[in-house]
Amino acid sequence: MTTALTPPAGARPPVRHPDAPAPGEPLGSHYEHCFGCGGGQPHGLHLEARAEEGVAVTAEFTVTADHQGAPGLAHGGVLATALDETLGSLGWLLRVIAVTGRLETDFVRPVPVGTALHLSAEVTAVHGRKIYATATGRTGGPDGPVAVRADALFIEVKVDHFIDNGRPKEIQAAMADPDTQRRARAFEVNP
Ligand SMILES: CCCCCCCCCC(=O)SCCNC(=O)CCNC(=O)[C@H](O)C(C)(C)COP(=O)(O)OP(=O)(O)OC[C@H]1O[C@@H](n2cnc3c(N)ncnc32)[C@H](O)[C@@H]1OP(=O)(O)O
Repeated sequence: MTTALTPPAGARPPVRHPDAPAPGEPLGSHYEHCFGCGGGQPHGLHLEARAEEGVAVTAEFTVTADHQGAPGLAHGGVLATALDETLGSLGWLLRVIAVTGRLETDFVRPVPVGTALHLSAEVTAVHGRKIYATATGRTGGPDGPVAVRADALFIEVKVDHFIDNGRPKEIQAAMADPDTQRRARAFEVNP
């Protein structure tokens, strides 16, 4: 792990938000057009995450023929996306808006098409705006062999990060969503 991913002295353990979803509760998609979890992405990962105890989540996604790099094997970038998406969903348990600053990935075993990848992620420490987290993806079941793992640094941002940088068309559509929960979660804003 690089120095940038090692929590500094003074970092604190993460605090689960009192209104975080109960352990076992599905998190649902935060945005219909998210490549990681959205239902409106035909070739997306359709990753499904749920809350766990503490500041942790578990998730699954099944590698399809649309996710290949080498013949019959998952593309490494797709696997990194699955890790990133799982890690990103931790923000909903902290109720902070955060984006990936750094993602360091180990590809341990090839992952064939048709494999269900079982992911787990947890926040390990928080220091100011910096959120340190780690994730693992296993095959064959939640206790199966590790295929991929990642350490990450997420940086807390204001909602302006998306308003200022996103394309107006999609921003306006997300903000016009009559479902207040989904509208908040499109940007992971505390509702
Ligand atoms: C929330 C919505 C839904 C999310 C869920 C699903 C998606 C999954 C997550 C994603 O994929 S998010 C999309 C991919 N990420 C991005 O597009 C982020 C692009 N980068 C940025 O916008 C900025 O670089 C960033 C907001 C991350 C930081 O810029 P800032 O100007 O706000 O902060 P600054 O550069 O001052 O850095 C703050 C601290 O973080 C540190 N830092 C920032 N980027 C770093 C980095 N890459 N590596 C190591 N440290 C980093 C930086 O050194 C500093 O440390 P100190 O406070 O100790 O001085």
